[in-house]
Amino acid sequence: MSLLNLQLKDFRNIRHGRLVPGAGINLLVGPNGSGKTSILEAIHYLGFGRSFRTHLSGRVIQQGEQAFTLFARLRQEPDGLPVGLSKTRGGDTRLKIGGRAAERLADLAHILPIQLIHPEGYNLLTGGPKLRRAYLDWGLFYSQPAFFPVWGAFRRLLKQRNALLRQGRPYRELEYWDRLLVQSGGQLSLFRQQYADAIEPVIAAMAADFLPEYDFSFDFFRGWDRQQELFQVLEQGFERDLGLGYTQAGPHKAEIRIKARGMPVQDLLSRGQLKLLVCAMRLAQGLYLKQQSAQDCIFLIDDFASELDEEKRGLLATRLDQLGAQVFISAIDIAQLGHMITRDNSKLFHVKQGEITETQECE
Ligand SMILES: Nc1ncnc2c1ncn2[C@@H]1O[C@H](COP(=O)(O)OP(=O)(O)OP(=O)(O)O)[C@@H](O)[C@H]1O
Repeated sequence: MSLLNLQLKDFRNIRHGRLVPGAGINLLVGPNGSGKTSILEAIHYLGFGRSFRTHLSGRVIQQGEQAFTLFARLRQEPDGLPVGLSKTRGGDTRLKIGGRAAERLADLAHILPIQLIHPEGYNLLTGGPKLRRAYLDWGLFYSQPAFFPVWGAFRRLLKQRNALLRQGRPYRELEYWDRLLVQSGGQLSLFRQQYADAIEPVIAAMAADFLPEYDFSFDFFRGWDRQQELFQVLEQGFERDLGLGYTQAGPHKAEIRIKARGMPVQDLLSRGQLKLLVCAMRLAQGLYLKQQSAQDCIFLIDDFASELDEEKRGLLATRLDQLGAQVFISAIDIAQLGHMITRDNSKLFHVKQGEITETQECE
């Protein structure tokens, strides 16, 4: 998927912004605080229904205004698919897809897969398992339509079980729910295991490009003891779960453990190397989605390319080019990004005090 155009209204410092991006690399260049990241954030909002900088939607609404509105036309035959999202300070969300009101942000997320590469992105490796679970789950969400209902059912059942635990209910009252939880948890875990098996070689190949000095190993942990069935784990762990008021083991504890030279990567690699590995993981997810379901991800790259050395920047540009993805890159200085402009469908936008101007076609 790619954007044919994008309009922003009262989003951060952008009162009225419009851009018609190219199908390839789009460079957003401007001084600090001009609004470059806000444009990436707006595209991210359309794809995920939330910002990557704050979980408070009020923060992205322009100060003094009551709501932000985003419109985009997505590339789809015959003449594009219009989508719109607006959110008020009160939290009311309005979503339109193809001119019709839509209820679920997930419906837009399905048709607008996005990969974000940004300076704090190395959290994917240094942060908690939740982030790596989310990596797997988003990959599945985009590539397997049957995954989302299973994921939703598991979350509801787990919430229900934890509520019963907090109320101190006896095991017999949980048994029925545990059966359902085991059923959806088993399906969820199978989805993740299959996805992890499939994506790992793609990540490994991509990582070999960016970090050829390491061999990475990936170990998917499903969230409970390998020797035991989930039902047994829930039954045997009941007393402890009751004491804690939550379920200790299960698919909600799943994780991918990544190692190199026998050590967890977060303990071995430098900050820059962690960023490169995350970059490889995002590219791998985009490539896998393209191979599996002929869908293109939009890549949002915030202030990142400027942190790479020339060789790695060139490599990133080549891989993005091979993917044929639409890319939005923010940078302060165009001089650092010469290597990123590789396709004749690249465009350059200048951003200044919330104003967006297309300055020239990049050859
Ligand atoms: N809700 C808001 N209303 C109005 N302005 C805001 C709001 N939130 C942030 N801003 C302002 O928007 C401006 C743009 O921020 P943004 O992060 O997009 O800049 P940037 O061009 O990416 O900068 P940098 O290169 O420093 O990362 C900042 O000056 C910020 O103070």
